[in-house]
Amino acid sequence: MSQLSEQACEACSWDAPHVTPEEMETYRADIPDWQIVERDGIMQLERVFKFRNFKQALAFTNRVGDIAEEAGHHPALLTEWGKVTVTWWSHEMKGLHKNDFILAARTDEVAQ
Ligand SMILES: C[C@H](O)[C@H](O)[C@H]1CNC2=NC(N)=NC(=O)C2=N1
Repeated sequence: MSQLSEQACEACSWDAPHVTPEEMETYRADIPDWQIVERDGIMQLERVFKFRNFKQALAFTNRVGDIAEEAGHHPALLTEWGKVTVTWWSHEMKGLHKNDFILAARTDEVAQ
């Protein structure tokens, strides 16, 4: 199995399968710096990235935007001076899909 970030995203829909707890644990090994949070009953992946200033935070934000557009799957992004909070979940199915773990891994790759 290729590295998580290299795997293809599926077109997700409202009835796509949520990740199972076992899958979640497997995928989490590839993205150890991400937290799993629950908001309004919706499981989400979240990580705060730190930067030296706002300009670098904004540049990273745009890089994440590019990978989201490429995948057709989009995060919530909070861009502040010196930090960006990235939150991935699958909106239509109101939960976590494998896509979210793939894109979290890709997010780590564009953080460098
Ligand atoms: C029409 C468009 O493709 C859909 O609304 C996509 C856009 N990006 C998306 N991103 C995320 N995270 N979840 C979705 O359900 C989703 N749906």
